Amino acid sequence: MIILQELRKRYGGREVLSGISVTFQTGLVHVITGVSGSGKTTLLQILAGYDNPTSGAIQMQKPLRLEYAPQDFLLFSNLTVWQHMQLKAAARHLEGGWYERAQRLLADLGMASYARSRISMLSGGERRRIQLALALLAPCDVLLLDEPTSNLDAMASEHVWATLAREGVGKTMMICSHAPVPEQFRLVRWQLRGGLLDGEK
Ligand SMILES: Nc1ncnc2c1ncn2[C@@H]1O[C@H](COP(=O)(O)OP(=O)(O)OP(=O)(O)O)[C@@H](O)[C@H]1O
Repeated sequence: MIILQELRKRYGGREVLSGISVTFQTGLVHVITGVSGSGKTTLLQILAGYDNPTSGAIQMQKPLRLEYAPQDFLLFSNLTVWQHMQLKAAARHLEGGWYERAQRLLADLGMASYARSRISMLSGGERRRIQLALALLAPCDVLLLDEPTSNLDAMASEHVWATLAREGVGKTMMICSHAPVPEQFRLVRWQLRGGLLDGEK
């Protein structure tokens, strides 16, 4: 369970999050929608620990391992896909055997033949899938995914949802997405509006 208490975020004079108090139940897929600029990315970044709220608190019942796939690409253009996997494995202290998992993730996401490609050679949709493979490489409890299927065609999107359906078992997911999220997940829908987060009525 992740509990937000009166979470606020201001940028200069502008309040983007206006005192959000909600509970995200574990093991469910929380889909967060809202118009462009409503604060979806801001909320995910605060949950991921990439940014601080202006005030308010985030409570977790126990320490949770979070992985974040941001909307903007946090990738090194001169490194290859496989070098990114190696960096991630080192950062998360993954034991031997992670490379089979990395290979499988790349294959599942339709990216097996790109392991030796430099990031600079990849399209936006290909980078999106690498970002996702990196988020999925290490074990985690919570997946924070910002627009996981943006820049993707229908087939690549299907690869992503199928991979998330398999890899996400037992995990809590928070997904910001302008594209529909398939009904196969146990979905909870939220809408960010006027700085507040409403559950779907
Ligand atoms: N670092 C920042 N400094 C100042 N303003 C910011 C900063 N980051 C975001 N904002 C502003 O906060 C608001 C919310 O941005 P955010 O990226 O969270 O929206 P979003 O709902 O994810 O939008 P989109 O659907 O377009 O990705 C926007 O008006 C944006 O300009």
